[in-house]
Amino acid sequence: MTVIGVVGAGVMGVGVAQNLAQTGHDVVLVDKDEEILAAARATIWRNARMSRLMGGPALDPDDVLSRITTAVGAEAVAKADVVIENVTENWDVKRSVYETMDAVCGPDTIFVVNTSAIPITKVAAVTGRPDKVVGVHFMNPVPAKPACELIPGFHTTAETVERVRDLLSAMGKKAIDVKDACGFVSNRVLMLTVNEAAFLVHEGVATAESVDEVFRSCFGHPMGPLETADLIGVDTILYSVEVLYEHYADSKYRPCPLLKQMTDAGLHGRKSGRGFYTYDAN
Ligand SMILES: NC(=O)c1ccc[n+]([C@@H]2O[C@H](COP(=O)([O-])OP(=O)(O)OC[C@H]3O[C@@H](n4cnc5c(N)ncnc54)[C@H](O)[C@@H]3O)[C@@H](O)[C@H]2O)c1
Repeated sequence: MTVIGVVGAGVMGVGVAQNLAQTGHDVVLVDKDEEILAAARATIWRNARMSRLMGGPALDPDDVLSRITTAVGAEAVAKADVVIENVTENWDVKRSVYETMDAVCGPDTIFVVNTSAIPITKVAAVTGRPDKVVGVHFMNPVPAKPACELIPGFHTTAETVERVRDLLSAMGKKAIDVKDACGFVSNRVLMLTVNEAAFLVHEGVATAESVDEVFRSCFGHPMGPLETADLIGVDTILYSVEVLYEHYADSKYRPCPLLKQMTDAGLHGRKSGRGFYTYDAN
């Protein structure tokens, strides 16, 4: 039986773990402390219970949770065959997690990097197994999204790519092949849009509601860029724009000061209850 490690139990880790469990995989879900893991279990149970209402399959939440073991610290994925990493979009945090995983996991364990923008080759270089490191940019909410970007690093072998493509297929995901460039396809475009939308609010050109309404009512988008920012996490948007800015050294990625202020103030979007909009605790 294949065991999948999922490191990071935030917005993405919770979705990845649920998606794996509901498609019959055994999961070890890891984060920094027990409080975060307790919240993650509660979120997975609630989301599984609501699955049918949200357009997904009917799920037994207890059955989904029974396939997920939780543990503190990245060392807990030592026995996993594949690890999907979803920790904070911050280079120092990611690097230290990969150093730990590389030391404790067997030499055949595949590392899947879930990142908004960080190049896969850069992550792979921290490990002694760059041939077994591959990027998957999952979309949020993970169980509801039918596709993701699949990104080999410079040294990733075709065998690694195909094993992960098979795993994604078993999770119900179509993999779209993309080359390893900071931000890949999706976030080279999306992060610029969200950042510029934040500038419009920052400069007083329009309210968040008006910005989003232009995208919904005029362009027919299901969500505006600032609703999307709240769904992704305002902090994660800021970190991703910072990664793009540093990598390309191009001023078009300069982060909007409003994103910095909101991140400092704890206005992280849906996950904190307040971002560009305010949300009920659920
Ligand atoms: N939010 C999105 O819509 C989205 C979409 C695609 C990809 N991503 C990427 O996925 C990754 C995770 O994003 P997220 O939105 O889930 O972030 P998040 O802030 O919601 O969660 C990150 C989690 O990582 C945990 N963490 C930090 N250091 C850790 C460590 N040393 N060991 C174990 N856990 C640790 C944190 O406690 C937190 O629970 C990021 O790289 C992000 O860019 C996010």
